[in-house]
Amino acid sequence: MIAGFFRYCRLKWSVTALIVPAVAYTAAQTALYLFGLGSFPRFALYSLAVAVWDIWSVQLLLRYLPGQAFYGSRLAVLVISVHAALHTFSLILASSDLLFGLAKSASESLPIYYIAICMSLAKAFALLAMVIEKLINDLKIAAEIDGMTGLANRSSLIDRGEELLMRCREEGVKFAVLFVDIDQFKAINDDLGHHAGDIALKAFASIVKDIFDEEDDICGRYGGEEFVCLLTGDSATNVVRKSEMLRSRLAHKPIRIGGHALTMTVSIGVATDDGEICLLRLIKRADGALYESKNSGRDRVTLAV
Ligand SMILES: Nc1nc2c(ncn2[C@@H]2O[C@H](COP(=O)(O)OP(=O)(O)OP(=O)(O)O)[C@@H](O)[C@H]2O)c(=O)[nH]1
Repeated sequence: MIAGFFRYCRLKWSVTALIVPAVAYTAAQTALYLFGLGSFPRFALYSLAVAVWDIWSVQLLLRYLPGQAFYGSRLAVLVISVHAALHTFSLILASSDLLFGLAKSASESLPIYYIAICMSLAKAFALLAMVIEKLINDLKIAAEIDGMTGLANRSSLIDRGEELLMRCREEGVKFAVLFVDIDQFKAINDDLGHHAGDIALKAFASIVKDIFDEEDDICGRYGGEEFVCLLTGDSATNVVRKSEMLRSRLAHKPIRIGGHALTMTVSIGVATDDGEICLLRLIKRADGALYESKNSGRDRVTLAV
């Protein structure tokens, strides 16, 4: 919501920029509480200010609903809307009293304001819950994703891969491992610099995402310039065909880095599931096939037998 507030006002996000409106809002609220209690029109003014602020907050929340805080943001929208409704209700009461000259003592409206204080606390808890939910989900994503390429990192690839292998075996679905290594990557770093190497890794990852179906297959970064893809439902011939597709796409479509056209080649090892060995041993088998691809001249695919 705070990010939404700053984007809405086209302000640059910073802690000091946040402090000014937060202090102004808290000071105004405190002043109204302290000096407004005995004064009837000030109650109405206070309710009006809170209702406007709440409605604005709700529309900001709805516009910038953070996907990683699904439940927290909806709870916050609900609580803030109830808070706004309560203040709108007391505003209507106050206005009708003013209109008909039936101004009652402020103490008669106090129960509504006690409820409003409880709602303010609920609002704070809902916003806190939203922030915590987002942080937890951000941490979960950061723990599973390789920051450079956006693919799964090694530990999440193995965790998810083991589950996938078990599921495929139970359902009788074919399963294969592709071990992909970019050829002579050190030379790319040495010739064009590490930054260019990073760009090449990202470009490679986006081609991998293009070629393999992200819903059923899992692709991840296994090490520096080594990647592993776990494919389901494909025969050995199909897996080799898909591997060839990746290899030839890279070999025939140079990646543009600055003004430079870089052609990358990859060596690939493929191992298909025989229903007996665990995922790590299957990956090792694919690594053995990759080693053969490297030894026989690179830029090729080898199927482990
Ligand atoms: N830019 C960049 N380079 C990386 C990263 N991770 C690993 N590397 C580099 O990748 C290179 C890997 O080199 P080698 O293991 O010798 O392999 P290679 O040069 O690809 O040679 P072959 O595998 O035999 O074809 C090293 O120079 C690492 O510094 C990274 O995240 N970014």
